[in-house]
Amino acid sequence: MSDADAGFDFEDDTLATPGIDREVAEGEPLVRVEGLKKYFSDTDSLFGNVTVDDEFPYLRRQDRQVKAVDDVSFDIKKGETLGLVGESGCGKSTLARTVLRLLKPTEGSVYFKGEDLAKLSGEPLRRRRKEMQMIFQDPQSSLDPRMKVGPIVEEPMKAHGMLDEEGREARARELLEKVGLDPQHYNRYPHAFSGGQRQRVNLARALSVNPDFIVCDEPVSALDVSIQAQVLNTMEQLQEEFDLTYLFIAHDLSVIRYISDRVAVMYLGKLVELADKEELYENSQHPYTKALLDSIPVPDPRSGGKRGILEGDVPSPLDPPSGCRFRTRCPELIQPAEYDLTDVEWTGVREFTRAVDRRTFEVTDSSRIREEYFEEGVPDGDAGSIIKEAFQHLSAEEWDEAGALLVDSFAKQSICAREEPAYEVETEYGTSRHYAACHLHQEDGTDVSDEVLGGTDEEDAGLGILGSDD
Ligand SMILES: Nc1ncnc2c1ncn2[C@@H]1O[C@H](COP(=O)(O)OP(=O)(O)OP(=O)(O)O)[C@@H](O)[C@H]1O
Repeated sequence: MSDADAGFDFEDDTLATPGIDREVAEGEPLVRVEGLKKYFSDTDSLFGNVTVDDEFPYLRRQDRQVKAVDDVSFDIKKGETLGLVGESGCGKSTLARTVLRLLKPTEGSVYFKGEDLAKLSGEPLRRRRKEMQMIFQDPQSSLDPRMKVGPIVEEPMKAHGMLDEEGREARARELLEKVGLDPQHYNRYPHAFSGGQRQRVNLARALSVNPDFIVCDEPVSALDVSIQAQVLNTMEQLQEEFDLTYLFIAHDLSVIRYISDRVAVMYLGKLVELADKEELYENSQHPYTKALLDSIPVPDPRSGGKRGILEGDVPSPLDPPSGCRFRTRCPELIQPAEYDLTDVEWTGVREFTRAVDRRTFEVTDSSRIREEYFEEGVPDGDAGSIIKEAFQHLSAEEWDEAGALLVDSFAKQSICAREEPAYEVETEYGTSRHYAACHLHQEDGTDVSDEVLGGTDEEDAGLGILGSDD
């Protein structure tokens, strides 16, 4: 397999040399993201970082950080569309904005044509921005209602000193036509256009400065389904014609499937899976991806809409779970090595632990609870003793004690809580490497944590571990 096919080949350092602006051939990485972190300080909310203490001065400020993007590495090959999918709040927009250097990374690097954007500022950054454009979800609010669409399309050209007035107008008219609008509508205001047409105006504006790379942040989410496909088709045609590379963000897996070549799945600030589109949809390996795919609404109305629902809430990015971040909701949490439970027993223990931790039942009849979670009886040995102790706490209404005992004895002892997973697994479809951050692959996968993840101490975090000179 060639490096270009590899997808997330961080060993190849041809792009890791800062300051080298070389032509990137089709299929080579145009954008490379290494160990990228974006933390927000929690001071944005009024009481977000204030905690109550029982000693004077009673209120204490804590410097807490929202880990919106936390050690993410991947690359985007020239000419491809990388889809980025995940639930609301998982960090997709923050990742996109940090990649474009609209936000300053807390740590890590973003190489664009070999240049580390994290190190740029001022005029060099402004010049680079011309080559990287962004399209947002809401076509309504991203267009100034007081400006006609022609000048809207011309704005970025003007800002970057491209062409003269006449040239800009000619280019704007040409681009309006390219994106499927009538060039005669150059003098119309945004309100005269439908949602889909407004998104086309946004496309024309982004294209005006002749970019190589466009980040599309939920560009069709606000549009009717019937219009979505038309806009997506236009985007594909434009990609071909203008030799564009897309990072395409969506929470809708059907849209991602339609447009992407490869797909990255994000959960709570981390990438959990990355593979060729077909490989990801036909051979997904991360329980989170599987749950997302299972939750795609099924067209058959008799099926009741959704097939599978992700259980539990997404934990706070202020204090994400250790190890695998999905472990608190994962239906395949791995049994700690010190127990020897059957699959049925372990499922009962896992579900009982979560039910107690989330208080999803009332303790009215303890024998019914036993039956529900331990159909075949409470397990023997240490695990059984712990469960019986938890039952005693519950009958005394000591929920916190029961929850802490179960979580500490079972959930936190799992490899899923103790080590961050990063594996490469075998690919069945396509040629790209298949990354799956799940310890279920500790035996059949190759551990790539040195390649993909930063170290555990500050010194090692980010680039250092990837063997770059920086
Ligand atoms: N400026 C900010 N200050 C503090 N926290 C922020 C800021 N911007 C985003 N966050 C937090 O970072 C996390 C990731 O947010 P982000 O908007 O990137 O997610 P998303 O996946 O794009 O969600 P959505 O699909 O709803 O837009 C969220 O917990 C969000 O509250």
